[in-house]
Amino acid sequence: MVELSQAPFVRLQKAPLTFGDERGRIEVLYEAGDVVLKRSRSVKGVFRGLHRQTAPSLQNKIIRIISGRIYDFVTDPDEPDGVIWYREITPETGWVHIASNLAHGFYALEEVEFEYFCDGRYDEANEESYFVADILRDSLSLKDMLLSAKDRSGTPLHRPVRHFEDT
Ligand SMILES: Cc1cn([C@H]2C[C@H](O)[C@@H](COP(=O)(O)OP(=O)(O)O[C@H]3O[C@@H](C)C(=O)[C@@H](O)[C@H]3O)O2)c(=O)[nH]c1=O
Repeated sequence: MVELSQAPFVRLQKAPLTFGDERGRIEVLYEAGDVVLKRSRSVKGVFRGLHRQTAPSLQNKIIRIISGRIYDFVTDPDEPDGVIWYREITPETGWVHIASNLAHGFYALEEVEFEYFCDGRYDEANEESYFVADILRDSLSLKDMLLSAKDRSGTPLHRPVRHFEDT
């Protein structure tokens, strides 16, 4: 029998770190230096965001939906005449890149499993949170928005909401 000094395959089904609240849960599946793979589950109506990390903890995100549907939102808070862009993302959309200068968030149109790879470690001390829920509720007729206490007390950001047409 061959002696193994380490397992040749390690399944990441059991997350080493899990955070749960009334919105659902977050699992940190893998973390090594500045590279993090996470998955979150949200019940229908949850809104997470808008979040952005600032220097020295900039964070590019590569996101996808495993199951369910979301409206995804981004905006550059530094643009004086900026807009909040949104688009629907489903499992068929595939992976989507969110640049580090953008504040990002999503609304769960139904129960969703959201997976994201972060190029840049989590740093709560350098995280900005922007409150846009009222604008989104009015612009897109969203109902039953469930936010964390942190997101409810984010910096209010007032700007137009525009649909992004994929080409
Ligand atoms: C995201 C994250 C959270 N946490 C902890 C902090 C807190 O106790 C708990 C919940 O954190 P949050 O409320 O910030 O989780 P959440 O609202 O899901 O935050 C996420 O929102 C979406 C829109 C993004 O773009 C992500 O980058 C991330 O900011 O999990 C970590 O330890 N590491 C992490 O990477």
